[in-house]
Amino acid sequence: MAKLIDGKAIAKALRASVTEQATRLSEAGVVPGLAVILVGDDPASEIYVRNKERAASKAGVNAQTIRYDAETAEETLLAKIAELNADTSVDAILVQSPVPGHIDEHKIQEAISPAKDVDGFHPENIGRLYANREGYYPIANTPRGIMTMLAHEGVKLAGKNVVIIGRSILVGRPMFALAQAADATVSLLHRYTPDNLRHELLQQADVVIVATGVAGLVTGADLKAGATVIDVGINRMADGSLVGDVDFASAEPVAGLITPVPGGVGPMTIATLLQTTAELAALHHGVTLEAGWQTI
Ligand SMILES: NC(=O)C1=CN([C@@H]2O[C@H](COP(=O)(O)OP(=O)(O)OC[C@H]3O[C@@H](n4cnc5c(N)ncnc54)[C@H](OP(=O)(O)O)[C@@H]3O)[C@@H](O)[C@H]2O)C=CC1
Ligand SMILES: Nc1nc(=O)c2c([nH]1)NC[C@@H]1CN(c3ccc(C(=O)N[C@@H](CCC(=O)O)C(=O)O)cc3)C=[N+]21
Ligand SMILES: [Mg+2]
Repeated sequence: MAKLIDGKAIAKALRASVTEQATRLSEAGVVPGLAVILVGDDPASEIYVRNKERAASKAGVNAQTIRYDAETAEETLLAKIAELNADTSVDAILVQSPVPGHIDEHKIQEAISPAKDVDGFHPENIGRLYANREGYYPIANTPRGIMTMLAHEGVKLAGKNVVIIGRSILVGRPMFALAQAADATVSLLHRYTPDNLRHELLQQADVVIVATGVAGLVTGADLKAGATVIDVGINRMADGSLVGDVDFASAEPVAGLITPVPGGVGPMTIATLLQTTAELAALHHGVTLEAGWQTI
């Protein structure tokens, strides 16, 4: 049976380190500020936003959630973003995705100051990541949290065969860039990857990262024995239960290491969001933090 990666426990330790950093910052008169914008009343987003608020206040991060109804005009959001860009008490800005269809998501992503772009969605930050630039810039928190998790478990990516399924700007694409920067050979699969090709690539994969929103897409029969399996998917079943994109029951006996859902990647995303917020605050206020958990 695979060893379970306890994302909840690793996230707890990471949040403790962020709390220490927030204490260090407060000694310098700085409170890390995070603004979350939520447009519409997507029930899943509501859960994440509530989790973020709770975790932020416990870690000493001042989080504010700004709610808009689903019909809100694009210019109203752009005006709020301009206001937050200029507000020195705000270090990090996150617009919860998805946004309603009448709003141009790319315009929103480019409106957020690259220095406050805690999701790493601004083309400037994406460009830095893809070019593997040195120096500090924000990187999407889910893939960054996965890198932290792998480092914590002693999983090295150099020379490994990594398969990522899903190519969103939130997860798959930045994960591709990070794994490649860590000297893995990386395949990025998506909707148009034929099933047989997906199966063949998975058979050879040392590390598998799945982020599609398709419950049960990857099964134990797809996996190489001993593979590390990272399940990003969050799927709410009819009975109210939460499952990932990996069929856990069949995958667990084959995998070497596997993340559960819930309790795997999700808590790491939130802890990493707080970590990035504290780092941006330190940068904006000229405070030097100890490297701590910063592996990337
Ligand atoms: N645990 C966490 O912290 C987080 C969890 N999530 C969850 O992860 C999942 C993915 O999120 P996100 O990346 O935002 O989703 P998106 O819907 O933006 O992207 C899904 C990706 O999966 C691909 N895909 C869809 N169906 C298939 C299929 N049958 N075979 C192969 N690839 C497929 C799509 O391909 P194509 O590009 O061709 O359309 C697309 O690239 C969701 O369940 C989401 O809730 C997301 C963020 C954080
Ligand atoms: N701009 C933006 N940035 C994001 O990072 C972003 C986003 N939009 N839109 C939605 C996705 C999804 N996401 C999750 C965060 C936490 C959990 C999480 O805490 N999960 C827990 C429990 C979840 C539950 O109980 O529902 C777990 O997996 O154990 C899940 C998913 C961030 N996202
Ligand atoms: Mg501040």
